[in-house]
Amino acid sequence: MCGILAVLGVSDVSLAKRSRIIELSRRLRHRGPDWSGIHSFEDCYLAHQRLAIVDPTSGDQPLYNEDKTVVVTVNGEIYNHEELKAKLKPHKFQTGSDCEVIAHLYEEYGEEFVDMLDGMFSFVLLDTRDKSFIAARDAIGICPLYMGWGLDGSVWFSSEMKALSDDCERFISFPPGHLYSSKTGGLRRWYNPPWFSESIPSAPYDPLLIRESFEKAVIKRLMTDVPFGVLLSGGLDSSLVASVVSRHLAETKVARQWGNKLHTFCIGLKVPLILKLLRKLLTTLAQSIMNYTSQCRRALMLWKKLFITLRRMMSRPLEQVPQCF
Ligand SMILES: NC(=O)C[C@H](N)C(=O)O
Repeated sequence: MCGILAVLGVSDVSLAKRSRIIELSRRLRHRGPDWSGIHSFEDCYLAHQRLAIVDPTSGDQPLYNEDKTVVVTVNGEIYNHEELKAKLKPHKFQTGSDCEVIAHLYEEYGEEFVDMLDGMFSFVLLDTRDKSFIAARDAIGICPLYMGWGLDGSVWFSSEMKALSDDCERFISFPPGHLYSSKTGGLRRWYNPPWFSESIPSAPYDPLLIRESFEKAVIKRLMTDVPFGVLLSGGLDSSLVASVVSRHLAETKVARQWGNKLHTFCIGLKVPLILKLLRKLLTTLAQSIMNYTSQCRRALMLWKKLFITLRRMMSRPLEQVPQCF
C-alpha cells in the first residue's frame, strides 16, 4: 500500500496551487507513513506517500529514468522486477526499488510495456520530453485508482477518491486492466488474456495445477525487505496462505534478517469454534507467533477508523474493501 496523487495540466501554477496539491496528497498519508514526495514539472505534479516494502533506504518516490525526463509515482509491487532489470541491461538504476523498472521500461518499449509487469500496481508516468502521460491499473484492480477532471481541463489521478472529490468536476473509478494515454486521450484495456471472452471456461479442472499456481502466487508475494505477517480469519483461504508462507519463510530475505518466525494476526471475538480452528492451524505451522485482538471496544474503534479512512468509498463496500491495499 502507498498513496499516489497526480495532477496534470493545471491552469494555475502558483505556490498556492502547489500547497493545495501537497495538502490533498496528505489525505493519503495513512496509506504510506514512511515518506512523502512530490515532483513538479511546469503545470504537472506527481506526489507520493510511501509505505516502504522493497529497498526502504533508497526507493523513495517519485522515481526517474537516468536523465530524469521520465517520472513515475507508483503504488504497487512488481514481482518480476529483477527479471525485467536483466532485460534492461544498458539502463542505469538509481535505486533498488521494484517500481523504478517502470520508468526504464517506458523508455525502452513506450506505452506497450504494461503487460510485461507481473504484479499489483497503479501508477502515473509523466514524460517531460513531450509532456505526455500515462496511467495504468493492474489486471484485476488490486491497487485502487481514481481518475478525475478539473474545471480548468486538468486531469487527476489518485489512490483514493478523497483527494479528488473537492477539486474535480467529475471523477470515476479507473477500470482494472486498463491504461489511459494522454496521446490518444482515452482508456484502453491492456489486459487481454485469451480466456477473457469465454463465457464458460474451457480449461479442464486440474487440482494439481491449482495447487502449484496457488503456491507460486503466495511465494512471489514474499518479496519484501521488511517484516510481514499473515492476517488470519480462521477460514480456509487465510489458513492455506499461512501454511504455504510458513513452509517457504526460511528461504526469504526477510527470514535471514529478521528470523524465521511467522507472525500471524487475528482480530475478532473469542468464538470457540474459530479459536479451535486457529489453534489447530497453529499446531501445524512451525515457528509461528499468534497475535489475537479480541477486545470488542478496540475492534469497534478500528471499524470507526476504517470507515473514516474509506470515507466516500463505501457506496459499494464489498468492492471497495480489497482496494485498501
Ligand atoms: N510499496 C509500494 O507501493 C512501492 C514500492 N513497492 C516500495 O516498496 O516502496
